[in-house]
Amino acid sequence: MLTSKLLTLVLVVQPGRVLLGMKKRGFGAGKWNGFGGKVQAGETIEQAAHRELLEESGLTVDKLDKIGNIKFEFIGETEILDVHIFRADSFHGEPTESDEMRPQWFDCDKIPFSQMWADDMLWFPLMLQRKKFLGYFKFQGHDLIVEHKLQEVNEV
Ligand SMILES: Cc1cc(-c2ccco2)c2oc(N)nc2c1
Repeated sequence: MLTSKLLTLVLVVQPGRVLLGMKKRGFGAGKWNGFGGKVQAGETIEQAAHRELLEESGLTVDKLDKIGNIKFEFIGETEILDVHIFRADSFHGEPTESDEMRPQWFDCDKIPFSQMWADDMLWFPLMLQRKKFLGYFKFQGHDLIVEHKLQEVNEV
């Protein structure tokens, strides 16, 4: 029986650039990614997204737009990761390194996909065009996608 774990992911996007963090330890260490993590008991998914963004980047945002939902499965593991993806176009504060993440701005035409999760190169273009999407990715290990579905939607 497959159980699912709720996770959040926030991409801060400004004209021509996106803020990513280098994950320094734990799950996904060594990869650039948006900011996020687990949803705790007693908080909504959006509250968790705000909390993790602040903890990992030092930023607060007035508004998070729901832009996508991707479910990830790993061959041989029973837990599905149910990742709720948000975009913020403005923020308060200065990107600040945390124990978990080292933030850095990247030009939208120089996203370091080779140092990111393999699914990102498939849905980042949708995110940058402000499209919304639903996806499913099956990984073998942390680097190989063996199966995936990705569809644009009007509502996440
Ligand atoms: C399997 C997987 C997990 C995550 C994740 C962890 C926490 C939030 O998201 C990803 O993020 C991205 N971009 N690809 C991802 C693949």
